[in-house]
Amino acid sequence: MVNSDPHIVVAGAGSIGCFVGGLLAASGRNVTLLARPRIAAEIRAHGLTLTDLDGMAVRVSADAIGISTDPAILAGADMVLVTVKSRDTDAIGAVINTHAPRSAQVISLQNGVSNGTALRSLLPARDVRAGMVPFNVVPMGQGCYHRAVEGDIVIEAGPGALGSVLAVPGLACLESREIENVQWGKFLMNLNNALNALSGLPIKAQLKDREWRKLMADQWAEALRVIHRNGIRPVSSTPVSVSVIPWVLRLPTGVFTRVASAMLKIDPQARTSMSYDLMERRPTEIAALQGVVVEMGRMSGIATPINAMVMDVVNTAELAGEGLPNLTPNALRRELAEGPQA
Ligand SMILES: NC(=O)C1=CN([C@@H]2O[C@H](COP(=O)(O)OP(=O)(O)OC[C@H]3O[C@@H](n4cnc5c(N)ncnc54)[C@H](OP(=O)(O)O)[C@@H]3O)[C@@H](O)[C@H]2O)C=CC1
Ligand SMILES: CC(C)(CO)C(=O)C(=O)O
Repeated sequence: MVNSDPHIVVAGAGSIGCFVGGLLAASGRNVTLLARPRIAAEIRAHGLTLTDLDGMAVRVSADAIGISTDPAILAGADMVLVTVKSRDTDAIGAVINTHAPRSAQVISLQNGVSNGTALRSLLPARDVRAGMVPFNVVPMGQGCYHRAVEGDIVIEAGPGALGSVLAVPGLACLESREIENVQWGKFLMNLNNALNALSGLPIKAQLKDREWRKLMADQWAEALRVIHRNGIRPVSSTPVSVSVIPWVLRLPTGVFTRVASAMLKIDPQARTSMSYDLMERRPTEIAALQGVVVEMGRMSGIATPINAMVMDVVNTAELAGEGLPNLTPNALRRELAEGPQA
């Protein structure tokens, strides 16, 4: 049975949670953002402004959306959208388990391939769905969130037509019976989060540099070998198959730019979520991305020197706590040649 007016609680409202929750509220859904005090204060002061690269501009006043810093708000949830970073999945899972009714459906809108499984084991006997958010959201300040990469949300198919609850003007949501392969396709894209953060550049500027693209291609091909060896068949989140992407990335810049613009629209200001983590001196999701490739490679007896090097450099940048390190692709190639993993 579809509840026609479910109370949707966004657990961990940051960039993705405020954008998705805001668009749902703008279309009349009953939404509460469970947020940290700094984000709750910002939205209470400014409301939400949601924009995108196609000129969308949606205003949500502070009284048109619930805002709370108290996890007890989950007691009234019919549906919970999990939008915390992967490092906080266990903690938010425990909070949901304590406060949300057993009947509440839980949907993970996170990157990585294991958050759905982690939530399922923390929340046994509940309807937990994995999801995939293809687009990037830039936090602009004063309650403004800008979607800077195109694409439709995909969630795991199941009873209750949950996709139709989340599909509102400005937000498409599809359901898939092969969500794991969809997530693996996005996972491969997300391996660039680290390179982008290490470069200190917006994604578009980083991808204009053929040396960054070659490094991304090598990293992608290395990861794909490990993923295929484990019998996984990732579904591409672009019109180009995951096996062809390294070839596309290695094209000369002029040709690449023409092919890429037909594949995916990206706003010049978009930066990956890992860039914001380093900028704001927060731990990154590297363990859920390159860390997974390195571990799977180790288990399968396949060397993963590029993913291991990138993980080491990100861990070092995290520890240094000095923001974006502004490295060059050559500096990373030198690390690869000199590092312990060579
Ligand atoms: N940003 C993007 O463009 C994209 C992000 N994603 C994925 O979506 C997920 C969310 O990313 P994003 O929105 O960028 O992350 P953000 O860091 O912007 O938002 C997560 C928010 O949750 C808060 N939080 C953590 N634990 C709790 C808690 N127990 N109670 C209340 N709030 C909590 C965090 O606060 P604090 O920082 O203080 O802990 C933070 O404000 C990640 O898996 C990311 O990889 C996917 C596609 C694009
Ligand atoms: C940029 C994007 C959409 C793809 O890497 C992303 O998922 C992120 O910023 O985490």
